[in-house]
Amino acid sequence: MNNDLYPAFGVLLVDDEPAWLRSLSLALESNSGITNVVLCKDSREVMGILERQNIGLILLDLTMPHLCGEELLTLIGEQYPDIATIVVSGLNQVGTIVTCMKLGAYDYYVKTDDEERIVCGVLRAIKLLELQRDTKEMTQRFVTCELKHPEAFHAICTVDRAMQSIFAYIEAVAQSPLPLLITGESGVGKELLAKAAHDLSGCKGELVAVNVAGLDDTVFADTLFGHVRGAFTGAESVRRGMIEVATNGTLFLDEIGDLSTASQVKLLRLIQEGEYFPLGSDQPKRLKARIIVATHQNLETKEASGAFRRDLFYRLRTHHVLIPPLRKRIDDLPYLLDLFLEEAARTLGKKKPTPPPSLVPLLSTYSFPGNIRELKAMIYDAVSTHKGHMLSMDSFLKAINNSSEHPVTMASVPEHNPFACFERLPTFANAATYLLEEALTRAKGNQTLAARLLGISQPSLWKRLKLARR
Ligand SMILES: Nc1ncnc2c1ncn2[C@@H]1O[C@H](COP(=O)(O)OP(=O)(O)OP(=O)(O)O)[C@@H](O)[C@H]1O
Repeated sequence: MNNDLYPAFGVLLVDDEPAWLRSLSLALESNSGITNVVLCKDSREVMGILERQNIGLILLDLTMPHLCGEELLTLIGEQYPDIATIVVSGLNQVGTIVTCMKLGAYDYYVKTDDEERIVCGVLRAIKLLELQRDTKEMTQRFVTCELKHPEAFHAICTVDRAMQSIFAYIEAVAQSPLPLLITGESGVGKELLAKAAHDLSGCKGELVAVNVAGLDDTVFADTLFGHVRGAFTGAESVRRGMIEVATNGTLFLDEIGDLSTASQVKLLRLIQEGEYFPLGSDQPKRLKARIIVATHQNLETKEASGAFRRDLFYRLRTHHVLIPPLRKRIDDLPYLLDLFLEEAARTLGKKKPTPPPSLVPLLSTYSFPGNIRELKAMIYDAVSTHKGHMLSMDSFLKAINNSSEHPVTMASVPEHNPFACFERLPTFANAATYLLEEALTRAKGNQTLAARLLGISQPSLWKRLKLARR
């Protein structure tokens, strides 16, 4: 996002009357903050401008010397089909309007129309073009899954394919002015991803993070909007709100699922109108920061139960990524284990220990409710108490056993009865044998782990194995 100019592409105004060009560009800027405007009073220069500059939208007069508007419409339609053209003409004849629409005009306004109507039409076209550009870019990235700036994601270590597609998506939407919603369980890396999106946005300002969980509505408003002196008892000096601190940068609102209903209304108004009032002030200020929000909660469920406003939910999820939990990123577990062992050893000034072969199978039986944060903490704990060459399993076993979570394999657990599709069901004995074999394969022959996977004790597993082998 180019923060000095809006929108990211140029809006070209073509008219042979300089006074009209000036007044329209002023109206666009003062009423809607449209500042990326290029003026052209000689229609012969239009095609050259389109070749040299990144123009997305044209406001075109029809009656001009040299090349008339209709001739230009034809040329633009042939050579720049992605550029939208709105005709703004003094002519108000149905025949002319129909011809222009047939030539590919996106919209038509008469110069005597209310200025605000024209500005609103321009703003609508800009929003549509922004969405089209986002979608086009996203599709292209998804097809190739290639990253232009892999360095932006250096802090997020992963070899998982789903994570690579998320990176491609973030690259595609990083410069969009619309909000970005990041969801996923605790510790999956939502804040890291928000940082990457900010780095990629090209915003010169700061990334300002605010955890909104537990903020009552007044504190929320004061934190975000700031206040003027004397706004309330104790407000002895001016306080800059976080929105202002984040000017030309990114405002990252974490734990958005915990936002009170009253604060949801305030956030919606801020996003919709792009304006806010510091407490105690009647002078509006403009929002000049990109908004990224994150939550570990399921906003869809909260919206369905009425705990989260539907209108705000739809606004926030214009761009949305769901980061998968560690247990669903099968290949990331051994990869992150190795990385964190190295990092922990370096930080603690020790030699990198060798993990026992059964460590990955053991960790794969665990659901990691705290995700990567939890894995990292486990590894640091194990390395800090480690002596000798081979890493001990003890601290891992203790952490897993102390957790109230049930063992879950890294492979996803089916949501429906896996036998439902069987025409003929296996006998109990056969099903038990298959289950034992599968558990032993997944546990790489380790019976303690296989018993854990099946939720039975080791002696019980041993008894069943004997029975099955008879
Ligand atoms: N892929 C990863 N590679 C390296 N470190 C990671 C990765 N994902 C998360 N981490 C680390 O895990 C910890 C948690 O990350 P982060 O704060 O971004 O998660 P979160 O999803 O925002 O968590 P919460 O919902 O609890 O706020 C941090 O220490 C972060 O550095």
